[in-house]
Amino acid sequence: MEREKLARGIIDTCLEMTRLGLNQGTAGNVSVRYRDGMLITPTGIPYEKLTEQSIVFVDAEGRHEEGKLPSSEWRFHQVVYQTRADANAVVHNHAVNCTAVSILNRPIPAIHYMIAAAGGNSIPCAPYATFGTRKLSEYVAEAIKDRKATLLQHHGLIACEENLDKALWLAHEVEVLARLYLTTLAIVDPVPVLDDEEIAIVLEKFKTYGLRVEA
Ligand SMILES: C[C@H](O)[C@@H](O)[C@@H](O)C(=O)COP(=O)(O)O
Ligand SMILES: [Zn+2]
Repeated sequence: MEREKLARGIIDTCLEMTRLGLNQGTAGNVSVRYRDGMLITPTGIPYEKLTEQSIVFVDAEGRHEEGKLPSSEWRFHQVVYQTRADANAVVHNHAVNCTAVSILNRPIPAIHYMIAAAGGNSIPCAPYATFGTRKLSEYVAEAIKDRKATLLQHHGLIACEENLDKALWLAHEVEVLARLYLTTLAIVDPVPVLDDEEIAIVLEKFKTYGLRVEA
């Protein structure tokens, strides 16, 4: 797909992320894999102000085009593409329920079979490191290697998928799971979970189930 179309897709994803209540202010960022690097949102610019020309190309060495500043989190977007060959889009946000679970420093366990949408029986929680740092990207690399989503301790969520629509869909799904987890945690801790055998069955069924209808 050509650059302008991908850039439009990034902006639409950002705006939809806000419309869904998954983000606020200039928090969050979105990227797509492009050539040997990625196209990514600029740092610190409100989504409503973005144009296709605002989206920044960052190459495989982390060099960005002149005159534009990429998201402060370009490093963790880069490690997601390096770690997961199946990822072509990455969404990061500070969704309230995901962030609340991340403050508890817990993974989301298998409280609902939809946990398998992220590729396994839990959504991990990557340890805290300052935003934008290499350390944070190292923690993300470890957390994301066998999952399509991870919480970031005291920070938020990252979700990746084969395209932007699916990455946003997954980010929303994880926020629903986080909300379910917090709701049940208020009543009982530990919350009962599905066993690994059941999650393996669901993972198998998801291979052929239309998680979302393609347009
Ligand atoms: C301080 C930043 O908001 C940080 O939380 C970062 O992770 C973020 O979400 C947005 O940063 P950018 O505007 O640099 O993408
Ligand atoms: Zn953030």
